[in-house]
Amino acid sequence: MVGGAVRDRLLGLPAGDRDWVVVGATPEDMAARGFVPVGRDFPVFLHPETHEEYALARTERKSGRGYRGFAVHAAPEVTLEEDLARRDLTINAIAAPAGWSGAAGEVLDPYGGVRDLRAGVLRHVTDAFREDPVRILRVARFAARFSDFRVAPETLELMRAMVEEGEADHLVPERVWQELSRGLMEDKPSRMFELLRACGALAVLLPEVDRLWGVPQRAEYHPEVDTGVHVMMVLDMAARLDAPLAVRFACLTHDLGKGTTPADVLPRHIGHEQRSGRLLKGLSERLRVPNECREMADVVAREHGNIHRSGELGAAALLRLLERCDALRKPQRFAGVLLACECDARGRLGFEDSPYPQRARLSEALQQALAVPTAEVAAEAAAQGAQGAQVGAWIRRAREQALAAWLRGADRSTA
Ligand SMILES: Nc1ccn([C@@H]2O[C@H](COP(=O)(O)OP(=O)(O)OP(=O)(O)O)[C@@H](O)[C@H]2O)c(=O)n1
Ligand SMILES: [Mg+2]
Repeated sequence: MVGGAVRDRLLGLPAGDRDWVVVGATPEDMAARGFVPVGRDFPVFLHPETHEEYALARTERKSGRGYRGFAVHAAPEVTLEEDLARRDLTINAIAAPAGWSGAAGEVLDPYGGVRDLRAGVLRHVTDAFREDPVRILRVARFAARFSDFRVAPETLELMRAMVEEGEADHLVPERVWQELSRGLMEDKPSRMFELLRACGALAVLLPEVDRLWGVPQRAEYHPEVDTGVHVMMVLDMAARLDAPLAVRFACLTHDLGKGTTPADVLPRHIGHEQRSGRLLKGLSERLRVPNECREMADVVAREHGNIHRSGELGAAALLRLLERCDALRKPQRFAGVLLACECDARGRLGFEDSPYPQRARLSEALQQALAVPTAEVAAEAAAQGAQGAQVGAWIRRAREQALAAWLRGADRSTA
């Protein structure tokens, strides 16, 4: 058994997928035992019953640039040590026998993985690390997951050298998104971006995000001042509040427009919401971001300022805000939008534990608007001779009246 299953068990974490390495066998041996081949590029098989992954021990040599340039050598002669040598991190290059008791003494660990696990170090195994540029993203993602681990200086140096040599330029969008989205879901997503920034990969993969560091915001609203720092605080707040992926992606991208604010208007960011929307579109197309994430992020980018200030709005403006967010048709998504806005407000230095009443209030406003009996209003409108779009106008008016009545009630209860 190799990889994450061994690592996580040694850490005392719950078991995930188990991966196996097979030494001394050919693909024909595997097929004869009923294993089903699944690897397109590598000799990997699924166990006929458990469906766990069994890979023939292999070495990989790089034959070209980017993700696809591998020359794979799998043969019965390849040893377990050789297979472990081509893996990414020492903590992922520990092998345990089938039927392992979990004791650290029983593992095969030629590269000091147990020592690094105990010391909390993410360290590459050998120079073979270079052969797969996705590993740059993996290290960053593991840093977000094991947030008390540090990256060995020689590993960061290697990552830097790889980026310098252009290795991050050829990553396929699907792999980038896969790793980014997984890293966003870890406990401390900011660490992933910190590392990608430190090795130069962020400027290549997400220049719109990289640009946010060094951009000031007004200190009275943003005591942390730096926009990059703020966005990282927002992301970590999203993790703290257990937000789903689409919300975390919206947190990452909500302020992209601040990166292109003209220098002469800084530290103010007039109109950044519209610029965020445009930059988000480009980024999402480039990385083929799933629609659910894009749509959530688009609403948050455009409306977060209006949502923060929604306490000042009257009934008509409140209804327009709900409509612009498409909240009446997508209440579930609107709940996510509000959560992202809370993360934005609390992702500021000194505001981490401040209340964000806008969230509960707008969610209540939406309930009020949704409670309007549209069928009854439409029937009443028709009875009065309204047709087509006029019926819609009746419904809007009824919703606005419902919001106005609710606002009056809310005023009385706070007075
Ligand atoms: N680009 C990669 C991907 C995987 N591996 C190796 O393959 C193992 C299994 O990969 P994967 O399941 O993707 O990662 P895990 O380490 O198991 O982590 P997770 O908990 O995220 O599954 C890793 O531990 C590592 O040894 C690698 O060296 N380089
Ligand atoms: Mg795994």
